[in-house]
Amino acid sequence: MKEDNPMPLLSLDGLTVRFGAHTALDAVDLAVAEREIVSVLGPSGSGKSTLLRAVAGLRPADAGTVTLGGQDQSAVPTHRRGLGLMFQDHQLFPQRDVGGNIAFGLRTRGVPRHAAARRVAELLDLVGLPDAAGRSVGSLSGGEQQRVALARALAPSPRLLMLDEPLGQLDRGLRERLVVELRQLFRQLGTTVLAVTHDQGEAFALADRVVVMRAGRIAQSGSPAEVWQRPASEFVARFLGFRNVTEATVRGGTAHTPWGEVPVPAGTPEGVGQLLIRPSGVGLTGEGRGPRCTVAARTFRGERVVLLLDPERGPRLEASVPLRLAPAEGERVRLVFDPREVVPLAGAEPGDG
Ligand SMILES: Nc1ncnc2c1ncn2[C@@H]1O[C@H](COP(=O)(O)OP(=O)(O)OP(=O)(O)O)[C@@H](O)[C@H]1O
Repeated sequence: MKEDNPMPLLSLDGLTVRFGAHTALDAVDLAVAEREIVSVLGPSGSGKSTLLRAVAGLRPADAGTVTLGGQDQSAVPTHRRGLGLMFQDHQLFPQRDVGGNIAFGLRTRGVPRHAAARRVAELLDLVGLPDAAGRSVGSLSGGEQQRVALARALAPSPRLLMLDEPLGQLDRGLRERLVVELRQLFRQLGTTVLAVTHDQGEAFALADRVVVMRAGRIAQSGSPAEVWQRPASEFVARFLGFRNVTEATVRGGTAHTPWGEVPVPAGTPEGVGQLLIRPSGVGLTGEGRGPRCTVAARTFRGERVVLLLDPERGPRLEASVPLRLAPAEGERVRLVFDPREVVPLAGAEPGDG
């Protein structure tokens, strides 16, 4: 899929990287606009890190191009691409203090000592660690180290900031807080960001646009809400953790599924196809004529409860209901499906099977 963007800061055209016979990136097209925050998600081995490395010039492309600010980067070495890199294997220098770490990229670019010191103080303020310049790296907590690494990557005002698992080492509570701060910070600075993360929640919370990769290709690209509400394919739906995916035959506004008849939204293509029933579209009632099922398990998720249901026929279903409406484990209920939460999925993609 080619994306139309009049003035992308970064554009990848047919970018291909091979390791021997294995194609890690397979003709990827992607455009990232100025000030856009893009998160790349995908299963292990789908090519996320290879994508970042190719953009950074740490891995040469076997075919295709990386264009930054309108210029082909094929002959441009990493340190001349104007990138900020925050990669897991680019750890802080333990022998330098915090200020020395942040100033490193500035000093190597010939920024005078006093100007570098001013910039270090500014960045430490920005990442919420004022007065930390003289501290040793070893005395910092994991979260503080991540902030310093971020300050170091931002110090030379890169035109594109690339993050590989930026919050990878941290515990969940801290990640959830930091990701909100990061987004605010990038917005405030107008930074263009390309980030790779394993953590779905993090990717969706951080990004303006989520790119889901599969086997070296882009399986879907869209706003977090679009991708979450309308996964493009069975692969994306399952990758996002949705369970209620099935083959169904649609006729006259109704899908015939292993769970019985399910109403579908207007415009759903007729015939055999894949359907996703989002968990919030599986409603429960005590009466009616809907399919019967038993509550097999329930998990609290704040204001909602996620239920696993064993229907009398068809595979196990997942439902998400408000806490006050959640039946107990073992209770028998009837199902009502909400067509607004039923999503037709695209058919098999290249590489399936
Ligand atoms: N240096 C290398 N030599 C050989 N194969 C490699 C090399 N680097 C990556 N690969 C292969 O290329 C594919 C893509 O790897 P990549 O690291 O980009 O995936 P990823 O999506 O970042 O995975 P993860 O989430 O596990 O980090 C994988 O099959 C991997 O084994």
